[in-house]
Amino acid sequence: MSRRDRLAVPVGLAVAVVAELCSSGLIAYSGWFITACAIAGATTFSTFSYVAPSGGIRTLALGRVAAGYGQRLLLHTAALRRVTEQRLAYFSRLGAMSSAEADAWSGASLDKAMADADSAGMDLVRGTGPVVSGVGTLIATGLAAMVAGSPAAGLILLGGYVLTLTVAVLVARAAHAGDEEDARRQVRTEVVTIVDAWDEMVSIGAVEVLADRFRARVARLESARLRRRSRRSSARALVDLLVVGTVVAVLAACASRGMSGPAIALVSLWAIGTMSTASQLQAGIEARGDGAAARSRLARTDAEPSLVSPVEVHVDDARVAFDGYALPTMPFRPAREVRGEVGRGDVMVITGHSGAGKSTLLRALASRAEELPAGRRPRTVLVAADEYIFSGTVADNLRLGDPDLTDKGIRVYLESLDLVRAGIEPETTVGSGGRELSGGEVHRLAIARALAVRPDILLVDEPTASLDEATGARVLDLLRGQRETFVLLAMHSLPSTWRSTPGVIELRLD
Ligand SMILES: Nc1ncnc2c1ncn2[C@@H]1O[C@H](COP(=O)(O)OP(=O)(O)OP(=O)(O)O)[C@@H](O)[C@H]1O
Repeated sequence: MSRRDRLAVPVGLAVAVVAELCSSGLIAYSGWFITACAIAGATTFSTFSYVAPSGGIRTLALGRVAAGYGQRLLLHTAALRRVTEQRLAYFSRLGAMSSAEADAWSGASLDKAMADADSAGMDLVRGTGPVVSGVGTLIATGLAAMVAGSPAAGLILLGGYVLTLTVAVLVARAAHAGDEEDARRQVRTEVVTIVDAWDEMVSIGAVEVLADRFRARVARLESARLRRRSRRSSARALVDLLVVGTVVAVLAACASRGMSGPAIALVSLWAIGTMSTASQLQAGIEARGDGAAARSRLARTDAEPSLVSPVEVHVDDARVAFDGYALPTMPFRPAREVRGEVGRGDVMVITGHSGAGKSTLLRALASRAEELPAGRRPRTVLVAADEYIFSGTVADNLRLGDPDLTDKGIRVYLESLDLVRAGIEPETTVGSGGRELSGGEVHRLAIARALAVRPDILLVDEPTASLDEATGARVLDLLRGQRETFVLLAMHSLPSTWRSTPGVIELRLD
């Protein structure tokens, strides 16, 4: 908790209690005033003075507005600060993760983490605020009723409140939205997947099957929603019944003590005002539970255990060596361990069948190299086969690699990868995710972006994928010419032009 919050939060909570007391006090005092006025009006020689009560009512009304505004200002500001702190803490933890754990960077995981940061921060407003003001009001009202002349009324109010609250919390737990959230998540995922794969699904004629599946998911969501709504309304009816029962019992206790009409109006209306905070308090308790669960999810740092074996990587000025990497048994090969070594300016080509484990080895090497101690950590860049290009221009994408690149410098990269000939210039827009470019162009742009980083270790998956032979050869020449870099490529086979070429090492995974 920041220093500012240490003061703002308790003051905000105290002001919230004052706002709630003013609110129920206003209802009660108004009821007393109206009843007293009616009695005074019906009495011929009444000495009833309207001045003090009307002043009191105005004071309570002003107090309610001012305290309501003050508590919102203090608690909302502190809650927003907490949301920001939670988000920053999450991003700094993410920044420290290796790329093997980078699932946490996926859109769905980020969405979930941001929603958790909101619940964790805002539970001050949605949970702690209502809980503290509800309990504070209850205690103050119960004590006031006891002091005002009816200890029985005070005790009935406290007992009725606790009973109502317990029932409300138990019923809310039973009506928990687990099913509905699960069904909603499935519908959301389905929509995203359908939109993404729409063209492909149309072309294979799977639209009807998808539509049926989608309808079934929506129906499941609808029935979960209806179930929850009906549980909720029965819960509400039960809570209302308990509220009415408690107020009637309070009234009876007051009447049996022979209290005056205005005093009965005061106590019973105050009791109604206090009892009405029970459902608010129940929502507050739930919000606090959600906030605590969200905080513990955010604090969890353990990544899914990887099925892939670790690899030992050693890097010095002259070479990158790795050892002890276990390849699993495949129909085309027994299980075995691989090791390799590549010198600066040399190229290692990892070859093998589809599914031999080439891409996985590249990813394992990239993540291990990132974990080396800071002083020895080489600049490592992995270009995956399905690399992401950000919307904007070609220059925007290359400047992610080197923010200081000039248009002239960018053009050099584009020319060396044969992209200028395809009409691609620094200012060319690429569309969302690079959709306005061909597959081969996206891949070459990703290679250009990686080269712009001037990496010590460059790992490229399928450098010639989606390229014709001549363009593929040009890209390979460019990679081969990186004299200051350890280059590792994953390809199905060694390019024929590289057979027995000095400085080219083949590592076969078959
Ligand atoms: N060392 C390993 N230990 C356990 N599983 C592995 C290992 N290497 C690869 N796999 C598994 O084998 C499958 C294929 O791996 P990978 O994608 O790396 O193969 P690939 O050779 O790059 O295939 P492709 O040429 O089709 O892209 C994946 O499911 C991967 O999780």
